[in-house]
Amino acid sequence: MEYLKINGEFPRLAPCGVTLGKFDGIHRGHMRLVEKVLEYKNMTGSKAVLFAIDVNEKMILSRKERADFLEKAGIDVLVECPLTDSFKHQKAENFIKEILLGDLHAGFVAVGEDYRFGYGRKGTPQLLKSFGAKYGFHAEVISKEMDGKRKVSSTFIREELKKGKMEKVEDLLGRPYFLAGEILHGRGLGHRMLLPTTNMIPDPDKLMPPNGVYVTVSHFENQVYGGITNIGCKPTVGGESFIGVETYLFDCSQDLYGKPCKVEFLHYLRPEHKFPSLEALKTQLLKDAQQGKDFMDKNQNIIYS
Ligand SMILES: Cc1cc2nc3c(=O)[nH]c(=O)nc-3n(C[C@H](O)[C@H](O)[C@H](O)COP(=O)(O)O)c2cc1C
Ligand SMILES: Nc1ncnc2c1ncn2[C@@H]1O[C@H](COP(=O)(O)OP(=O)(O)OP(=O)(O)O)[C@@H](O)[C@H]1O
Repeated sequence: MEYLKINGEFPRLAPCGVTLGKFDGIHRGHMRLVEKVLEYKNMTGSKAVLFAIDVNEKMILSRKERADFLEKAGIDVLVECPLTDSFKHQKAENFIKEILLGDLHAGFVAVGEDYRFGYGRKGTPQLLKSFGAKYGFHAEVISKEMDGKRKVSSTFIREELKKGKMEKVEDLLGRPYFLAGEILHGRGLGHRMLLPTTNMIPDPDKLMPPNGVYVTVSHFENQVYGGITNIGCKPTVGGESFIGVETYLFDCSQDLYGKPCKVEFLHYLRPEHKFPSLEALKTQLLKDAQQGKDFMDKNQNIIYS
């Protein structure tokens, strides 16, 4: 996949299918659009392009996670466009003529039915359709993926993520919320005094659920382990200056340092506490582990899919 971060100039692409929006998290609704550009790619052989306008805040999938995810989904070109003043002030008509047609050479454009773009949010799916009829591209307008009466949206997912409602987040995303990265060295205290754990540090642009303990599934290249994960700064042992992600993997005795890992967060168990002693923390960790295993036993069908 080509990963293009816009810095003034837009790329000159060969004729392609494009979908437009902020695409924070790539949720169930976004996937409808991704599927449309992939269908167009299969029909015509032209590239599938996702044009993502920056959200300027932490994201449900970090930029790196999103790029990896879209590459696996079959997207050929990811364009990341910063929300600069000149971009914000560009008229919708000019965006279509100069960028969509002039630079990207779009033969197909997919957007949601209430999508708005350009200065004053004057650009509508209808405007895309009328320009399409005039300039010879097809505008596909997708009805909104709903959750009951509410539209699935990144805003909705952020609200639920903030509350630690991981089952709801999973339902809206269409897959569990996850964190991807590499296993790093911790201070080694867990291994010696508590339980052996794997440590990760979230990308700086990653939006995290509340600090606390979660039931998780960790995916490595060839193995999958259930476990419990703490998000936080370890206040019982003096605290860290950063938020870390630390997992006790059930039934694992392997050395995993340096390995790429994806941790899926399935269920929130409790907040992170400052315990009076390491023994008190260990007693709690053993309880958490039992709760985690009970959760896995009850939900076997969803765990390793
Ligand atoms: C499932 C789990 C829950 C944890 N809960 C807490 C907690 O509530 N409070 C806390 O201070 N540390 C908590 N920790 C972090 C421990 O303090 C940490 O494992 C220990 O300090 C070892 O860290 P190290 O690997 O960096 O040496 C938790 C760790 C895990 C794996
Ligand atoms: N529920 C949905 N069903 C179908 N298409 C959607 C849905 N939500 C967003 N889209 C479309 O996906 C593209 C990207 O959406 P975008 O990320 O800009 O909005 P959003 O998901 O509603 O996020 P936010 O809540 O931050 O506005 C747009 O074309 C948008 O219309």
